[in-house]
Amino acid sequence: MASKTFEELFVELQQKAATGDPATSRTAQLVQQGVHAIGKKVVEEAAEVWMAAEYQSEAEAAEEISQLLYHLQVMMIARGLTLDDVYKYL
Ligand SMILES: N=c1c2ncn([C@@H]3O[C@H](COP(=O)(O)OP(=O)(O)OP(=O)(O)O)[C@@H](O)[C@H]3O)c2ncn1[C@@H]1O[C@H](COP(=O)(O)O)[C@@H](O)[C@H]1O
Repeated sequence: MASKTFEELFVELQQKAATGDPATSRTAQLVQQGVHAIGKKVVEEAAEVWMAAEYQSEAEAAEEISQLLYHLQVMMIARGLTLDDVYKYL
């Protein structure tokens, strides 16, 4: 059972980005570092998704996918985008 939904995570990350301490919140730290640093993480996690999907277990692939989704949400927040800004293209 999921511990949180995609939408619930986004709300949590918006709050972390706005009021979180970069010393204790990964999200606040990444947002402080900016789009360039977040972009590198997105690319890194995307590659890990690819490798896990090809060569690792379902559980490992799922974990890598969750990390990519997390970093995509952080990128959206760093750019001031909302879920609706993205959903309108789905
Ligand atoms: N879902 C995630 C999540 N997924 C991935 N990550 C981060 O992404 C990292 C995984 O990437 P890597 O394997 O590359 O790890 P790493 O090598 O240590 O990363 P680098 O320091 O080298 O960039 C993890 O160590 C976390 O730092 C996440 N960090 C936070 N969350 C969730 O986001 C919420 C807010 O977290 P904080 O902002 O940390 O409070 C909480 O609900 C967390 O569970």
